[in-house]
Amino acid sequence: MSIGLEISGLQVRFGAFTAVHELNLRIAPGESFGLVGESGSGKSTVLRAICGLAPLAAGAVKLTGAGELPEPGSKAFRRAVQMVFQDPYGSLHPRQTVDSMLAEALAIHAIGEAERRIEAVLDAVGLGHGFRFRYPHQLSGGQRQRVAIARALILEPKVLLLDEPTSALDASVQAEVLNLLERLRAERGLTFLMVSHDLAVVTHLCERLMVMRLGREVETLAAADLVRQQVSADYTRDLMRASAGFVRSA
Ligand SMILES: Nc1ncnc2c1ncn2[C@@H]1O[C@H](COP(=O)(O)OP(=O)(O)OP(=O)(O)O)[C@@H](O)[C@H]1O
Repeated sequence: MSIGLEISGLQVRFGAFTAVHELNLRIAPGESFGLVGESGSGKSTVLRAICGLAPLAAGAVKLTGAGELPEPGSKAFRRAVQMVFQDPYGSLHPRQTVDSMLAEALAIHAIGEAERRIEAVLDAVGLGHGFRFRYPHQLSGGQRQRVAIARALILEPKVLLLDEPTSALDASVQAEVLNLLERLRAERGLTFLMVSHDLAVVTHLCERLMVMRLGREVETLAAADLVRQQVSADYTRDLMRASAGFVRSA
């Protein structure tokens, strides 16, 4: 069963600087939601705050849906909510094989049947078993991102936090990884919260999105409305103009 995510009054401070101001966000179970905005607007900080990597100065994060739901800060929450980073070269350990990275993720969460799960997850992300004993430098950028997705997926999460998951990739590889993510979401009933500076990527993968600026919400709208250029805020129009190829003239 899918699980949703709710953020209320989220505030994140780094010393005297407030990176995120009282942000509210509700993502339905199984929904794919995007966060867009210029560099420094606080998008990555929101993802990091959700999974406990950035401190909450105020506000709350909770999972929503039927049944018993893991509490933020618990081991079950850290398993249910997985993050995939932009730069798979930076996020994969250079001296660890794909096999040992995946086995380590299972060991941390005391999940058994490593052999079966590792083979199954490599199949799921479209990498054959031949990739199992390779090191990151023996993989292409797209293959590395598939490994990063596999490492998140092997824990059978409910929510994926995707931080610019395809921006380090060539356009054709980017499309393959986006299609993979879309298929995995449909097959597994995953909920996505994706950060991207690329409006074409966000509108391809997400149903709704929030435009952020200087740590605040500018507006939240359906991806289809952004494509139809039905937006309310001037800032969103500026962002559309700045996103190469998204609108030719506005
Ligand atoms: N650990 C930190 N310590 C101090 N300031 C930070 C820290 N992390 C982020 N910031 C600041 O918080 C603000 C928001 O950063 P964040 O990375 O969330 O923006 P972003 O919208 O994801 O940008 P980009 O698209 O460039 O990744 C920036 O001004 C950044 O310098």
